[in-house]
Amino acid sequence: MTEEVQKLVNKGVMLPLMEEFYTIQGEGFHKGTAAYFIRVGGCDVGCHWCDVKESWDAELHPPTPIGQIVENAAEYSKTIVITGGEPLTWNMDPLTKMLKAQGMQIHIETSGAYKLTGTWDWICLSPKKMKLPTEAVYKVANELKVIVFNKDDFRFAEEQAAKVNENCILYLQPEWSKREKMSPLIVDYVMQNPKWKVSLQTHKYLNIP
Ligand SMILES: C[S@@+](CC[C@H](N)C(=O)[O-])C[C@H]1O[C@@H](n2cnc3c(N)ncnc32)[C@H](O)[C@@H]1O
Ligand SMILES: Nc1nc2[nH]cc(C(=O)O)c2c(=O)[nH]1
Ligand code: SF4
Ligand SMILES: [Mg+2]
Repeated sequence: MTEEVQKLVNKGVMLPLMEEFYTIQGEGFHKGTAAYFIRVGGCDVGCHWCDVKESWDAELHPPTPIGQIVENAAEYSKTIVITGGEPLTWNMDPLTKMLKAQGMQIHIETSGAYKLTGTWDWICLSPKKMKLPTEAVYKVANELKVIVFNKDDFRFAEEQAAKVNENCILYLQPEWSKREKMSPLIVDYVMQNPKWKVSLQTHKYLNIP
């Protein structure tokens, strides 16, 4: 990457783009809704069960002008999901400003581990034990989606729920490889603690991206 490109990436005017695809939001509050996904490369949170490890190394994904990203998105949908990698690795102000100017509804999937930038219509916060969210993101998250890999994640979920704002919707989502073991425990937990709801990765059951 040239120094010039690196500068533009640092400003969020170019972003390492891994993939873009039009699909159905599979998870959380907006599951079932058609949306255009923009997957930005780069993440150093390091979840051992991450289902997109190919996203981690930003250098593997071409720095792409945000104008080009927005132009592609506009052809498909008014609902845009920015995911990654960890999108908050980068300054999301320029991209979200440009999407908003096109009248888009913009959602983010984030661990919240880095500074909250960008203007969002919906924030899905999926906190990770290794790198906890910033205080700022707890205040504005619209949904909290805790991944349940083992029993300790119920404790972690309650700890995180105590930190979010009172309007935040609470979800427990089984880690995909542990779904057979953890889903029944999640079902029992939600019946015992009905402030929580179940979230499944429904796109994986539907065999869509
Ligand atoms: C790949 S991450 C990218 C966005 C951001 N880095 C984050 O973790 O929120 C998108 C969503 O998938 C969830 N996820 C990742 N791997 C998963 C797995 N193996 N099983 C269930 N959910 C998973 C994450 O917790 C997050 O909610
Ligand atoms: N269909 C679909 N829904 C999703 N919701 C969150 C996803 C993500 O990887 O951020 C995702 C994804 O990868 N595909
Ligand atoms: S924070 Fe998100 S992208 Fe990063 S390793 Fe964890 S699940 Fe994967
Ligand atoms: Mg995914």
